[in-house]
Amino acid sequence: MGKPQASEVFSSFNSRYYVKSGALAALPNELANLGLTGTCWLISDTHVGPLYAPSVIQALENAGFSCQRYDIPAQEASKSWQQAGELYTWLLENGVQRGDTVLALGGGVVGDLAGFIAASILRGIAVVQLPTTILAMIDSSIGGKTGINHPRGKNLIGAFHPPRLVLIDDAVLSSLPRRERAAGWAEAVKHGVIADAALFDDLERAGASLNDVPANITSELLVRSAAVKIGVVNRDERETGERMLLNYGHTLGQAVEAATNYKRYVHGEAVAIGMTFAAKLAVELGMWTNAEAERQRALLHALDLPTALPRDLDIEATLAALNLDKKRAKGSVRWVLPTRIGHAQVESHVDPELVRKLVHELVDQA
Ligand SMILES: NC(=O)c1ccc[n+]([C@@H]2O[C@H](COP(=O)([O-])OP(=O)(O)OC[C@H]3O[C@@H](n4cnc5c(N)ncnc54)[C@H](O)[C@@H]3O)[C@@H](O)[C@H]2O)c1
Ligand SMILES: O=C(O)C(=O)C[C@@H](O)[C@H](O)[C@H](O)COP(=O)(O)O
Ligand SMILES: [Zn+2]
Repeated sequence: MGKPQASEVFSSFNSRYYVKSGALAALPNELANLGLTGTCWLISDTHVGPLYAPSVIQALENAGFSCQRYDIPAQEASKSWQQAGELYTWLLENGVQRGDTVLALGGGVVGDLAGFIAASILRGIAVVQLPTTILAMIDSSIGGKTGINHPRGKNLIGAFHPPRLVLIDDAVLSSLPRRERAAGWAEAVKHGVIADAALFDDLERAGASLNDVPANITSELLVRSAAVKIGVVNRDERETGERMLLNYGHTLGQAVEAATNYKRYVHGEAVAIGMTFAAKLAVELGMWTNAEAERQRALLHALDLPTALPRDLDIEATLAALNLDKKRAKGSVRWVLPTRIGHAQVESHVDPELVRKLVHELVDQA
């Protein structure tokens, strides 16, 4: 396959992935083509809903669709049982039926929660992902992982529920805050490190300019990054092997998110810290060169992403959260570790005392 173009359409299982500036206007046609003609239940958040839901709903209604809308609070804390319960009640009180469709218009928080609602209401109805962050466009809208957090840890309750369609209108990125742009690129760096050295090189070349709005090269790099994820989930939908690589940086990253109550870092920032840690671990174990690990750190730094742990972090709570990682097997944490830029592997036998020592060393000394 050559370099994917910005408007290329990919297939992932039963999902179509479609990216084009202005693509949201094509939603009614795309739904009709898929036979999704029931009521559209549009779930968005309090930032994105007011900006983009009215025009999406207008276009759907003009095409004869019936549409209802619910905006959840724009925060990671919305991935909760309580918020899920409110959405179930809204859907049931308003007469949701099996032939209906949930439209997830927003970032990964909306996508994960709305996807989980669609996976479980009436034992499952269709979901269409309309991602509005870089992170959601290249990562969370693809591959069907949906879910909510539990007080004990991140994404611990969920289901695989692939979207019927992922429709990406990169024009919406003009309103995305800079911090969220950087956080999204963290997952693209992940894709480069684990599977695509040329993507990593091009991200490195673009550097800090990726955070500018809008960047010319954004669409191409978005599509190339999404292509990495689509390839992996097409080969291993249920995470029995290769898909675990997509968790690079998440073992410590998600533990940091949980230990800081999901308030201090946005997901991509926590992943940046987690990748820096995994790199340090890989170097310490002699699996990766210090020079390549430093290239990764420099790229994350150029993107204004954190690469150290905060001094006031509760390290014991963070280490305890590691023990709920979903990749654990036979009682041990499995780490995704790079061996060269473009390649990583899962490592099961890492000494927890080494992890503890390196976690302490990653604490910000400044
Ligand atoms: N399912 C998966 O495979 C997967 C993959 C990666 C991450 N995730 C999950 O995704 C979540 C993070 O997603 P995220 O980074 O998109 O964060 P997010 O959904 O919290 O969105 C970030 C912020 O940007 C705002 N926003 C979104 N789009 C906007 C736009 N176009 N203009 C203006 N504001 C906009 C949102 O309201 C929010 O305040 C985490 O919960 C993470 O666990 C899931
Ligand atoms: O799709 C995957 O697989 C990933 O691991 C992508 C990650 O970026 C994402 O954060 C995912 O939600 C993590 O999954 P989890 O199973 O570790 O909760
Ligand atoms: Zn992630």
